[in-house]
Amino acid sequence: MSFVSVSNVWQKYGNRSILERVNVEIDEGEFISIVGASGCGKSTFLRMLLAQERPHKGEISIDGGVTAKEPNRERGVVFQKYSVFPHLSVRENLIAAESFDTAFGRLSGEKRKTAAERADAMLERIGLNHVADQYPASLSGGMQQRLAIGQAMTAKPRILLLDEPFGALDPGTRLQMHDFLLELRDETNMTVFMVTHDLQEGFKLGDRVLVFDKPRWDPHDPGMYGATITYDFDARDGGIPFQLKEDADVSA
Ligand SMILES: Nc1ncnc2c1ncn2[C@@H]1O[C@H](COP(=O)(O)OP(=O)(O)OP(=O)(O)O)[C@@H](O)[C@H]1O
Repeated sequence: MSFVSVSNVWQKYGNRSILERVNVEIDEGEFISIVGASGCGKSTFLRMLLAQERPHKGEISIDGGVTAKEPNRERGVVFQKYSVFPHLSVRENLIAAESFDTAFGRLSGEKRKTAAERADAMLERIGLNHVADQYPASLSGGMQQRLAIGQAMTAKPRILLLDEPFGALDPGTRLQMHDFLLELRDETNMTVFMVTHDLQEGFKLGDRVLVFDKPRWDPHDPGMYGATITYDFDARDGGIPFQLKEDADVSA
């Protein structure tokens, strides 16, 4: 049985259809890249996976369970907007990510010490150890984004949801974060859903690339029909989509 099962999911806001007939089965540990035109419902799909909102129709089941009614710590997310706590230092932001599931959100004694050590190891990996005691407002946009990624990864969710996580990063840092994400995923067997506008990135990191698009379009009423998954590419073979592999076979 698949780990994440999305069956005939529809979503609409008011009378505007956003998504329709979305069906997909995902195995545990798969890395799913999601691409599609702006506004076609990719973030909406992530929010439904996170159980931040319920589908208008259809079911999303995770590990055989029924659709969750609210977010739980099995899932994590890097929001498009920075999701760090402004009143906590960089190090405290990472420690906080470990304490989400404790009563009152606090860690004490030995647990806090271990969490602080892990936070320092994470700071090293995301290249923010030199600003550990600063507050997020004093960091550049890219640094804040790295902190948000580190925070989501610290929580080590079974499912990691990333919404354009590397958008604000310079090319060098982006490549570093790619390596880091792949290492972390190998260590934890996390299932990852990542929305990106960069196709190359989608194919490089993903095992599969899902394309969201509207198969039906009413020019008089753009909100009439929703988007669905129109392509499901296997990206494991060096990131070559099926069509190109077929072309190569024909010309060989
Ligand atoms: N809570 C909401 N209420 C009403 N409309 C919404 C709501 N959330 C999203 N929308 C609309 O639904 C559509 C899909 O939004 P969504 O953010 O999922 O698209 P997206 O594919 O992630 O876009 P982008 O690539 O630009 O981030 C948009 O037209 C958006 O304005």
